[in-house]
Amino acid sequence: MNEEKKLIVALDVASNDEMLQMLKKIHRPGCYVKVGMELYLQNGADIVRILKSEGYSVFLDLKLHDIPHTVYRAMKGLARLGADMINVHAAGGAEMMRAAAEGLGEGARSGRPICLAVTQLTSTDQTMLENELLIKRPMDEVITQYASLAYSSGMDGVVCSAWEAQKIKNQTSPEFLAVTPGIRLTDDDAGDQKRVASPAQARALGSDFIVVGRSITAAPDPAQAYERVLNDWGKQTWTTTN
Ligand SMILES: O=c1ccn([C@@H]2O[C@H](COP(=O)(O)O)[C@@H](O)[C@H]2O)c(=O)[nH]1
Repeated sequence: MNEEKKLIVALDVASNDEMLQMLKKIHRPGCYVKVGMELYLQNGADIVRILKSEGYSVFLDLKLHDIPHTVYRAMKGLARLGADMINVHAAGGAEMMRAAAEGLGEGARSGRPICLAVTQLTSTDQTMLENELLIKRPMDEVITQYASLAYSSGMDGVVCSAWEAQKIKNQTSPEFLAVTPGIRLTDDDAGDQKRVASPAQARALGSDFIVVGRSITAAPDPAQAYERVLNDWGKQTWTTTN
């Protein structure tokens, strides 16, 4: 797969028009984009159809988390939209993830989309994990447990931070995908993200795909920012011993 197809741009905008304007500014026809809750819930399924008909690859990031029967039925319907990647929350448990995979397989017209499970959001840090969620375990232990559960439940990979990617692969399989948001170019504000890495770090740490939103979309020149992310991702000068 070409390196550009491993950079997923998070289109966190409210409307179809804003999305089209942003794509014009980024100016990378056919790149990989992510549709999240903001865009999908306000504009509906047509958003995915439009992007697909224009040749974009689409990660539909709705993070389903409900009882297994509901997730099965929702996934069966979503599979028909033709997204390339879709996700659920691993916290929904093994039965829910199996139901998601089954629904996707039954609904897909041609080839099941990549199905991922979110381990712990990249906006969560150890303090929040312990004090708010009452999970009194080290973050990487919690994440590898969720990832192992996702692996044995038929998921194709997980959403995690770059910092957990290698440990997850060691415990599951090198082919089990690590899709990592929380990516920032040096000097960019982390904002609400806690477990952050640069594109070069993510590459060295074993990420298969990086998800990048504001470092591109909030930049004065999104096309130039996209180039910078892609160059950094391709650079590989950063090593885990830095
Ligand atoms: O753990 C997660 C899961 C999903 N996301 C999503 O990725 C992008 C990141 O946007 P930035 O602007 O680059 O921070 C956003 O759409 C999130 O919903 C995540 O950040 N962490």
